[in-house]
Amino acid sequence: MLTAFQDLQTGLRDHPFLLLPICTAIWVLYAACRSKYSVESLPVPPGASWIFGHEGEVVKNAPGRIFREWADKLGLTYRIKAAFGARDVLVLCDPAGIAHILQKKVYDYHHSRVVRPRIGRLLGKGLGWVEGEVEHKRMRHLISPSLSHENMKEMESDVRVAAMQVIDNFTHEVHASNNKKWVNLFDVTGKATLTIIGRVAFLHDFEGGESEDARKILEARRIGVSPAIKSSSLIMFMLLRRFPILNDLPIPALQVQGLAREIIQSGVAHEMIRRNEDVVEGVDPKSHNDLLSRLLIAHSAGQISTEELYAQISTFIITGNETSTQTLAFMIWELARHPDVQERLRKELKAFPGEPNYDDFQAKLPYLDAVMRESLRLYPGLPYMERVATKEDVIPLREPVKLSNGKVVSELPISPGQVVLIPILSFQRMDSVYEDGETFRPERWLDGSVDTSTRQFSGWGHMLAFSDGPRNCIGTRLGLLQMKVILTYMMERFRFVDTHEDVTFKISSSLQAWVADKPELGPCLPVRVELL
Ligand code: HEM
Repeated sequence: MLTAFQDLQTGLRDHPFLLLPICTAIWVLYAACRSKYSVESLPVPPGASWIFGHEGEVVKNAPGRIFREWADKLGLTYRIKAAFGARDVLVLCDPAGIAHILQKKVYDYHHSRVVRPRIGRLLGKGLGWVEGEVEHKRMRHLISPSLSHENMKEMESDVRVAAMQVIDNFTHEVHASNNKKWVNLFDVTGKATLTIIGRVAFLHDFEGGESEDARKILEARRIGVSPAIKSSSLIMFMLLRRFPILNDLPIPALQVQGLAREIIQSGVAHEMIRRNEDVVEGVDPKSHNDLLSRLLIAHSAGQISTEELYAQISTFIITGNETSTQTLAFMIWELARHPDVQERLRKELKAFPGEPNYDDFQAKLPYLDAVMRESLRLYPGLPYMERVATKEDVIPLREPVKLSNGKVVSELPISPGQVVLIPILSFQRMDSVYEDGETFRPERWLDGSVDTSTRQFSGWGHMLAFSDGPRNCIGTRLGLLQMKVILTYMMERFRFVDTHEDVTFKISSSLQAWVADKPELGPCLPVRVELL
């Protein structure tokens, strides 16, 4: 080998003109290998910065907007330049391609090197973090029965009691404010969803969000998402794609993401476990279907480690609270901005005889359902999903794409390590799918105007708000039930009025909102509330 190299060196010294054909041959060989994977030949938006690639544009613009503009110009499948010279990112808005990844090849596409460490920090190494078919199915199998359709019916009265704890407190506050209270909706919805997940999944009373534990957890989440409005933090988040090692360093903007998990794991989780230890004494696991009991029984039988027990507790307290808090707040905010929709919803709920039960919520309140769908369409709790291919694959496309060599393809070969970004928020607002994609118009779900092409997704509402396939949201039923119960009670007692303040949106793993000239408030979605 060494001799061949020396011969080549001597040959090149004696005949330097050979350099050109050799380099050309190497380049052709390299290009042939790369061209097997077509991501490099996909359309790319103009104007990438050489430091931030296109990612600077992504964080500068309102969440989701720029991906939609690029899709309008380039089609449903394109690539963007990543920050700091990391490999180009494949942006996928094509329903067939997304369905392929989420439904068919879900275990070949892991959460990316940026996302997975963040999930570990935020939630713990539980169901949302685990990768690999065997381990994921094991965890899912353990937890699913506690969130089943049947169990949901049994939980219903607990959901009501917990929701009422918060709404009664809130009624007093509005009353004390002379019936014209300015409210940050996240405060109220956060207390309500935390109290519900505590009661139905962990047999724990968060006292309407007023207990010391509850206050600490809610404050920790507020602090955890706050770096999303600082430019320095945004640059740091961009650096993570190129230098994942930063995940292991004590960087404050990253550490605060884990505050709520730490508070739960070192505090309230101990108390929950201690108080319910007797559950495991000689019981039939089938007779205890709440989440905490299932976890404790599995732990005492040696099926899960102590580390996993704590990780699942923090995972479910935070996921049970976070996304529903955001969605519910955005929904009420839109109702305040659309008094006609609010009145129509109130009228439907008032006309319902008695109190709707779980089955009634599924089928007998169509306008409530439409409001819910429209809110989850415009404000999906998780605005982007990011996966990385672990194996070679070929992604099928519904809409063919023209490559830089002029070829039009409807299949995209992918190499391992390719990052795929699915911009849920952008996809769910595209005019090509929803006509007037940016408009809050619940009626679209009742008048048949929603494009049936979205039916490629098998998930709730044929949308991606709860994701799709084997890793879809395991808490969908509870999320929907709690939001419907809370909203029903709120419509009965309060009128929500727009404050016309300038609200801006940012992404901090979930979709967050700030009042533009009041950043000191932290995440905030303001409305004025009047008692009816
Ligand atoms: C409006 C409410 C909710 C929304 C919009 C929502 C959305 C989502 C989405 C998009 C995913 C997929 C994440 C990914 O693959 O990267 C997910 C997964 C998950 N969600 Fe939800 N969620 C909601 C409520 C809940 C609730 C109430 C719980 C707990 C009771 C929960 C627990 C989870 C868990 C544990 C996962 C990971 C599932 C897995 O990987 O197998 N979510 N959720």
